[in-house]
Amino acid sequence: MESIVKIKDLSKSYFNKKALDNINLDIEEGKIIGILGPNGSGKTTLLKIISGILRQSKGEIFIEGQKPGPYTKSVVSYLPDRNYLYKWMKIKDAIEFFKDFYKDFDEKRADELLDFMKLDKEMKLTSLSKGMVEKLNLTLVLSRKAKLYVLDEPIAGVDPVARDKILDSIINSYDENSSMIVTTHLVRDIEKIFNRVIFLKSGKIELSGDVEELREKNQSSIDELYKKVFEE
Ligand SMILES: Nc1ncnc2c1ncn2[C@@H]1O[C@H](COP(=O)(O)OP(=O)(O)OP(=O)(O)O)[C@@H](O)[C@H]1O
Repeated sequence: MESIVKIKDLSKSYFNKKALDNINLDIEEGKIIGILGPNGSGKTTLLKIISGILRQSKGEIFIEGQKPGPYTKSVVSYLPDRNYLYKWMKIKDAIEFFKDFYKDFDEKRADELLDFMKLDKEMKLTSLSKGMVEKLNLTLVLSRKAKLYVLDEPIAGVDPVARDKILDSIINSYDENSSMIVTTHLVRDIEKIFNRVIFLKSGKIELSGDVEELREKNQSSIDELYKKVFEE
């Protein structure tokens, strides 16, 4: 199977702080990968490098065989962990903004997702709750026909019932030729969608593997395994 992401001996330092330490990683087509780790373990830094927003200090990264740049940005759909839309916008303006910006934006898919998320196009962004903002951001990011979706803490602010529905929509809205990388602290809620997980500890890969194999080998859920690995 073809690799969408290839990372070789990659490190990232902020001044004298090492945020990522010699990461090696291959992500194949058609997979959903969970990047799991405590606060400050380097998850967001890794996602930003994959999305072409930050540059590594050492090592190499290839997305579909290319170094991060305009091409890779055009095939990677990134959901940052901070809001990046303008306050004056209504939901329909945010949709237009994305449509203008990304050639691969699928308006029909956006309409379906908005409906599913129970969001009205006339709503002002300033009137949305935190969970509703997350749902909108997810709608925007998943409405692109991207090769790689990169989601940083996608549903932390969404209530548990809606969470399950949104996870289903995430699974349904990506196809076999694309892959998805998701960071989360909500391991128990989200582990069902992962094919593979990577545990990051102080910028290093502590453990990585196929979810089914890890569950079988350790006779535990990924959530239980996570707690074991990160117990002080
Ligand atoms: N702009 C920055 N300048 C300096 N240090 C930074 C910067 N961004 C992150 N760091 C440091 O790099 C390390 C990794 O941070 P990162 O945000 O990647 O972690 P994370 O796993 O995403 O954390 P969280 O789960 O809390 O979001 C942390 O020690 C953090 O303090």
